[in-house]
Amino acid sequence: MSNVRALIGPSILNSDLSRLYEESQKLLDNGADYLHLDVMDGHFVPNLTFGHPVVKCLRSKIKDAFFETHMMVSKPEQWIAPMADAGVNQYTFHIEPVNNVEDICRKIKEHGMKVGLAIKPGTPVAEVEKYVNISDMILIMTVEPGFGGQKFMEDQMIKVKHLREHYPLLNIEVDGGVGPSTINCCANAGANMIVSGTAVIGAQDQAATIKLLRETVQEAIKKL
Ligand SMILES: O=C(CO)[C@H](O)[C@H](O)COP(=O)(O)O
Ligand SMILES: [Fe+2]
Repeated sequence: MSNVRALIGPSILNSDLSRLYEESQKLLDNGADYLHLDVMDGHFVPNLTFGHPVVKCLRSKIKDAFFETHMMVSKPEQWIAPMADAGVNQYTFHIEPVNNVEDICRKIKEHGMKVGLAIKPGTPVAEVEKYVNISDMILIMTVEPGFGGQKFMEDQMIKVKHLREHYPLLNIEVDGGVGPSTINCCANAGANMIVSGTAVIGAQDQAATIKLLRETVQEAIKKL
């Protein structure tokens, strides 16, 4: 795993979204490696957040940070061009509603973005494993997508372990209920990209929490 890096990407989902720029900048100042932006369409998941116009406004104020959009949408192909135009670096979409995953991956790359592939807790890892070679990252959801602040699903670690065993250099992300009390589990299973929403946003000391998450993953990477 020599080339796999521990990266912490806070989710701003449960922050004060009327202060999206300030909250995002604060996370970056406190050591976030990237921002995980949760996009929901009210169809793939029973919730709504924001879309490319908001991401574009955020990008106009934050020039340098790496933006990942977590696309919890039924038609991921529809938002590739607008998200690229908004300045997104990585377009992570769920494979469940999609007929032709390869096609969407190709379009995302043509638009200059990295590709992330996400699966819900009920989706077998084999469903996404077949696309490992055409993606930049696999996201194993550790809650049902749709809402922040849910309980971490430890049973999803078997998928992370499987991927890490077979793909030592793969970027593996976990998302949902991840924080200081669950990071050991994720790190030991082999996750190296950590999304954390409520635990970071609500922390007394954001910088210390982000540091703890990163150091825990770094330690696990050394052992693996
Ligand atoms: O994709 C998501 C929900 O669908 C969020 O990224 C995730 O829930 C992060 O928030 P928290 O750490 O509070 O669970
Ligand atoms: Fe997310």
